[in-house]
Amino acid sequence: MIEISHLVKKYGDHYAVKDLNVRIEEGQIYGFLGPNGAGKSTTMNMITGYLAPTAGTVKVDGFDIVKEPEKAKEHIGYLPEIPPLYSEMTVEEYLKFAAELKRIPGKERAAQIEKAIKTAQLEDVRKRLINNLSKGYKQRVGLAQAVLGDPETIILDEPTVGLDPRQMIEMRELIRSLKKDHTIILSSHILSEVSAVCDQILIISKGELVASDTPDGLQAKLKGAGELELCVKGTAAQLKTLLSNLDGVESFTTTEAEDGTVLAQVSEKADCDIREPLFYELAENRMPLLGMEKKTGSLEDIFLQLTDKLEEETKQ
Ligand SMILES: Nc1ncnc2c1ncn2[C@@H]1O[C@H](COP(=O)(O)OP(=O)(O)OP(=O)(O)O)[C@@H](O)[C@H]1O
Repeated sequence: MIEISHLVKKYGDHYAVKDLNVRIEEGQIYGFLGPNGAGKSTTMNMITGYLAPTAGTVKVDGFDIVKEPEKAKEHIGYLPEIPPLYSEMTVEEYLKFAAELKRIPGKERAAQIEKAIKTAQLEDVRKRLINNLSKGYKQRVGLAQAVLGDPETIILDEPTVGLDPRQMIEMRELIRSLKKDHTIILSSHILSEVSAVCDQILIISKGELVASDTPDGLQAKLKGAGELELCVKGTAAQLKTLLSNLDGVESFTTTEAEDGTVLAQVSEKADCDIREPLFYELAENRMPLLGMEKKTGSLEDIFLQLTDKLEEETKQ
């Protein structure tokens, strides 16, 4: 388990990470999602002890990453955005070297290396020079290094960046397969990737956590805040009066058609579902409802909404 409490990283006056509080539970895949510059790499680097926080703490299975770095690091495997591979070594040589650096006891090393090679599916290229491997295989070598020593938590910074679509799919499958033995934290700016692979999504924007939920939960949260498309018999003026007085309406636009109907786009306030009261209100005002369609927000919308909201707030 990883506990991130009031974590802050400042560069001069600029907050790269601002008061981050997250609890990472075992056996799940967590995705840090955010646009470029949101603070994902900075957070990963602080969790893994590569960067000292300005304030706050990270505890890995109870060990403070700053005060007891060696003990804490035993519990995490890290694949940075640019894995530090030695291109003139073969895959096996590199993993031997990484096992020594990780201080895996001599008698366990060979077995651990075999396990890592198997997990990252590197059997076919184990004797090849890293320099001659494709980007996809290089990334897998980085992953093998991260799983060496069987740490409880594996942290992957943008693990599919620069991979072609096929390599991306293979990498995602590999990550999913790690879940049975490890807790995974990965960062990505690709929403579809995070929603396809992760159990929990943490949306980070301008160094702040703006949402934390399951992919379904995030979608459900904003269910009420969708858009309604209406087609009503009556005039735009009548409908405007009615919508203006209805609770839960955030904003609307109306367009009067020549056939005596009026079309409207209605935005609902968050956590509101106005369909029922709207139906009865229209009936009471003798305005027949000819059509009503609810457009729920996609995860893409939610992401944009949350990150844009913060952008606007910081501009004010
Ligand atoms: N060494 C540094 N000195 C000054 N500012 C920095 C430094 N490292 C990062 N930053 C700033 O901190 C913020 C967060 O950067 P970070 O690299 O963590 O974002 P990110 O979400 O990982 O983005 P990306 O996907 O582009 O890597 C950015 O505004 C960045 O410019």
